[in-house]
Amino acid sequence: MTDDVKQKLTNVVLELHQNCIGLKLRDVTLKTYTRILLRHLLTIIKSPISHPRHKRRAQLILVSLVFVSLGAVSTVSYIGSNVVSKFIHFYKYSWRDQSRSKGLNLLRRSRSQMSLKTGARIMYIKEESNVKFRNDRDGKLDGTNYSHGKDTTRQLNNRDFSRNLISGAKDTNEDFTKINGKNKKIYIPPKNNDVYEHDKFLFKNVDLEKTKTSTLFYSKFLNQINVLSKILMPTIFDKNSFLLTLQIFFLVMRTWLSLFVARLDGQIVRDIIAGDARKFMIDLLIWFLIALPASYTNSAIKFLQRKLSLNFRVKLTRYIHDMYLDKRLAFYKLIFDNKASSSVLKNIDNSITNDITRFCDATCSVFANIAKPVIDLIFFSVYLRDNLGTLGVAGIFVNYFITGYILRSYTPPLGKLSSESSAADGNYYNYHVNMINNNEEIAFYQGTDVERNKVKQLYETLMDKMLNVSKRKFNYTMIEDYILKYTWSGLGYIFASIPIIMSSMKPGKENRNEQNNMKDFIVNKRLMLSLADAGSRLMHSIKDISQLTGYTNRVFTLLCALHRVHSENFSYGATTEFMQILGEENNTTTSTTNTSLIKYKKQEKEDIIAGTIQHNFNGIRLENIDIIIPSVRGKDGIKLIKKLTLQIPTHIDPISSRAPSIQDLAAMNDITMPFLTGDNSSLLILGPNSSGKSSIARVIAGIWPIYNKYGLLSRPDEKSLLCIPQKPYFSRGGTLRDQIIYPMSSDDFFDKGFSDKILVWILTEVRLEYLLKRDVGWKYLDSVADWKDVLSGGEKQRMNFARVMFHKPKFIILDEATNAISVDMEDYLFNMLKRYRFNFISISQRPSLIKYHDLLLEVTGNEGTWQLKTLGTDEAITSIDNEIEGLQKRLEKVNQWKLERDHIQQTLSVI
Ligand SMILES: Nc1ncnc2c1ncn2[C@@H]1O[C@H](COP(=O)(O)OP(=O)(O)OP(=O)(O)O)[C@@H](O)[C@H]1O
Repeated sequence: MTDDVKQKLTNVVLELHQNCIGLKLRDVTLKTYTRILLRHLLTIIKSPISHPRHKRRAQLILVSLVFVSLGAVSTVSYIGSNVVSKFIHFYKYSWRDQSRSKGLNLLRRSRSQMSLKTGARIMYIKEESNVKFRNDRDGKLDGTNYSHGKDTTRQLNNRDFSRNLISGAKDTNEDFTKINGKNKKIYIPPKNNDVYEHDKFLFKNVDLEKTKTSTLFYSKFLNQINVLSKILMPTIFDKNSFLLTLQIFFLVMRTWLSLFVARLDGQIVRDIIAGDARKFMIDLLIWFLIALPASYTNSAIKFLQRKLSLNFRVKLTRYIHDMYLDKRLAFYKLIFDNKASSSVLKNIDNSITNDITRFCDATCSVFANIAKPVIDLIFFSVYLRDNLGTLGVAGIFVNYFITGYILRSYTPPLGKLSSESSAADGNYYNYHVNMINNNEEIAFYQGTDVERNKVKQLYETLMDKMLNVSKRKFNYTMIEDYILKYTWSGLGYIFASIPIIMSSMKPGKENRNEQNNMKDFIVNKRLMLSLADAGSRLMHSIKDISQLTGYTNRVFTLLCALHRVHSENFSYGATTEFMQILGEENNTTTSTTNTSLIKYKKQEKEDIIAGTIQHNFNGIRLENIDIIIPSVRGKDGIKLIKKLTLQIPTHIDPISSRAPSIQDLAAMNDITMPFLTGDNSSLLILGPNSSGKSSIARVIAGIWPIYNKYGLLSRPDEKSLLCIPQKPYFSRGGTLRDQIIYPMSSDDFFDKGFSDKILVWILTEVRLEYLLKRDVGWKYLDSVADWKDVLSGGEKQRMNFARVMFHKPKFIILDEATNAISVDMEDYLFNMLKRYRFNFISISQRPSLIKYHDLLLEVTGNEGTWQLKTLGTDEAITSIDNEIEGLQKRLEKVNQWKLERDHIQQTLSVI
């Protein structure tokens, strides 16, 4: 570069500084340049006597410098941290690759989650689910995504690693290679029960306030949002509060930058018209500089909106999960809630997934859509007031209010419509899920036509609801477009020209500079259009708010129901309110009403659920318990069994009735010894269909309430009681191991030091060992399948016995647990239970099971009566003898019936 060019460039830079911000750089060195520049900029901004143009430019340059340096620092730190972590990773894990190449077995168990002592959980989620799986046996290289696949033969998951480590098996046939298989660590804070108890009051209070019915800005909506905001942002120091503040900061920043751009735009037009090349170049340079923070701000606003929406979703979902899935069994009890028939609860899966997402997205977008124009309106109107005068700005706002009023009166009830559409969506989706779950049954029944009609009907309803939303929006969008796009722009031109017309009318100002007029017009027009845009966005958000009310209401209904059901005093749907209504209805229709009203009012004062439960009892004891179907009628509901009293074992040491802790888990690997010591006892519950046999199990398990005041249930601690339901349950997407050890997780299984050896032994005991022959070694334990469909009816029931053998509870309740099993296998399984000294209650309709039990409870199904007999006593033997006698009498009649049949057939052939 020649000296001449160098000199010219230096001059340009010096002139730029001099003209732009009045900074003389003659004697400044490169070292001191930044310090001097910053000091100069600050001096100009602070000084009241500095030139306004210089002041503006200084502000702009300073903001740009801050943004550029922030961007540079964050980029450098991001790159730096990445490089450092790569180095650490390289040094820390490179030995793995080396050892793998030497053929060492380094497969390690990696857990999917971990519980900390504080109650918090740490979960590991695979960031990249593409896993390469090489099977040397057939020499294939298969890049399959195993994360969600329903692979019945093999799935690469944590269990593969664990099995190899624990059993010590050296698997030389297989080699697993993770491609970018990073695990992301997620920290889930412990559940704070106090928060839920506190929130129950908040939800109850708002739920009871059913006063106003307007759709926009009515107190119910604001109250709901207010309560929900306490979940989304519990404190002002919360991460979400910080994100929200940051978003507001960027919104203000954006408006400020827009103002700057508007003025710059006017200046550039003026420079062009005036033919001032130097000023034009300077303004253009500023234009490009301002573009940097402006684009950064815009994308930051969008990013923050998305991030906030996701954070809200995480908070709400975790809040719901903690209530929905805990020991109080809200997921089961929800069916008894008095609002169980509402679409929100009927399709609770849809509510927890879709409604929460929609609500979070809508909240964040409504906030951005309102905050943006409001900030714009404040800033622009302050600026425009200088240009247009108070009257002009007042005119604009009058215009806004009129428009708002017109649009408001044409707004369709979008909240209600979108809520209906969401419900229809849930119904359609759920029906499909139900069909997939019961595909075999439907196929057997040849029920395709019925199912297709139902699916069609649900789909048409969904389409109708969606179309209805669009139809209702049509007129509104037309009016909205006409007013906001065209009328407002027209008015914008009028308002923008006001100052020019006014100044031209003033005497002595005729020769006002044309360029300045042009500049003012451009600035005013731009601001007016921005103002119109801000106003129209505000008007558009009327529609969004209306939609948000719908989502808020659905989410709020869901949370209210969850709080009701999760409450310790959940009344299983029996509300005092309903009872009152019931009482009043009776009052008008029948003459015996006053008594019922008094009865209900009395019940209102008493606890609806008045029974007592004693925990940690060394047995199962029911005393005077009425088995009542939970319903809105509470204790006046259908009584299946009256004043049931029984106990197993029959003799319990009264001094130490508290149960000892469950057997030492470490001893469980000692598989040659019987598990339990002491007496075993057994009770058989016999009775006709629907007589309430399973309901007894429900009460013992604590999932149905004891309504009557004098009812007392004494039950063992949770771990000592295992209830086997009538319908076998198999967890979805689990391995065979997961099914045997259910309800224990496989992480716990390995943590507690169990090995597959015990499972193999258990499968042999329940005669299911042949399943393991379906794969080499014990690999079948790792296979993932839809076990509900894979296992036969008898296999499923034997799997229940495998669960019993694994958990070794002291007490078992078996509800029709052997009705799909052959007689010889049934005999074997009951003898097995006796051999291992379990205490069990079996529910059945088959008297043939009597021989395996010590006690018999016969439920008659007749007015709730029952009989308890000790088997082996004279009374029981007489009862069995009576039954045998009855059967023999019926058998004697067989020949007579045959003769009658032959006679009828003969008569028919003659006809
Ligand atoms: N969640 C419920 N809501 C309403 N009614 C119920 C509910 N669960 C059970 N019932 C009713 O309670 C009655 C007794 O049911 P339960 O399951 O105890 O009968 P069961 O004696 O075990 O009959 P089965 O031998 O047919 O299994 C039935 O009439 C049933 O319809």
